[in-house]
Amino acid sequence: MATSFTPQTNHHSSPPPSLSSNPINTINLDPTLLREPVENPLLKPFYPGQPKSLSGIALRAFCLGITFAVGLISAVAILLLTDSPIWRVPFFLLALSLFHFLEFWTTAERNTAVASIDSFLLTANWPSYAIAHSSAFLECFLVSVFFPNRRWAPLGSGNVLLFVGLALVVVGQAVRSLAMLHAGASFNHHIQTKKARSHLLVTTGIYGWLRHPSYFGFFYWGLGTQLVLGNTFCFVAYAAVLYMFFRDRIRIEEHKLVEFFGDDYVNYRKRVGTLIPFIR
Ligand SMILES: C[S@@+](CC[C@H](N)C(=O)[O-])C[C@H]1O[C@@H](n2cnc3c(N)ncnc32)[C@H](O)[C@@H]1O
Repeated sequence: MATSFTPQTNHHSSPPPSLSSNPINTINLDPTLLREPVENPLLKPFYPGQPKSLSGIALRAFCLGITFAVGLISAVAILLLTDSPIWRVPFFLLALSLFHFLEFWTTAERNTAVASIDSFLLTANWPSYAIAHSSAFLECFLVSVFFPNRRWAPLGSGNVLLFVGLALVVVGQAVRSLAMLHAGASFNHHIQTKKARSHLLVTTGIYGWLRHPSYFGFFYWGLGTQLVLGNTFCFVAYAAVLYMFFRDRIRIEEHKLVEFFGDDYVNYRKRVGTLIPFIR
């Protein structure tokens, strides 16, 4: 519960009238914040160099914001001023920076206790994740520069594929972020092997439509980015790698969920599908 805190000096037991009479000097503070940092579970992790380092979090958010802006301005400028397909490269930059920012933001918003530098997911599955995205940038860049008119577009479907890709990126991102917001404290970037007291089975909202909405979102977001980039090789590689990754992860995750929630999860699994191909 918030309490009223008025600043005091060492020499006065009560603040000078000029200070206390000014409402600006009355700060609402949570009483737990007045305890010693070592005793305070909220403050304890916030030391420099720790995963919860606030400066580290601020720095990453700042860099992602700059990257997003550079991506957006460059993509729009190239689209307006040239007819080069290379606008797709900064588009990927903006989609990626938005994705990583939202990973942290949704965690901080609904699962604050576990929000840390790792919540940006910038170094998860290192180095395969970085290799996948670097390959996507490279394929798009090389094709745009050397074969600008040679994208794979069966039956002249180039623009259709582009718009399908854009729709997948938007829907995939929205479904993933909504899933994280809806699951709240039950959502964790790492598969939980022990059930926390705060871990409740979520079967409503977007979880009533999809059994693994955040995986559904990432799967289609990933494929969508490759359609927008016009990448043939990376589209196939992303589809194969993402499918195998989520198939294995879901198998392990559901084994644990059955252990945690028993028949409730078994019945939920029977009722709700994943809508990821070949994963029932
Ligand atoms: C990265 S989250 C992914 C959640 C879910 N698979 C999804 O795609 O939205 C992984 C954690 O979510 C938990 N989880 C998965 N499905 C859940 C559900 N329906 N209710 C509660 N927790 C769930 C798992 O125990 C795991 O620790």
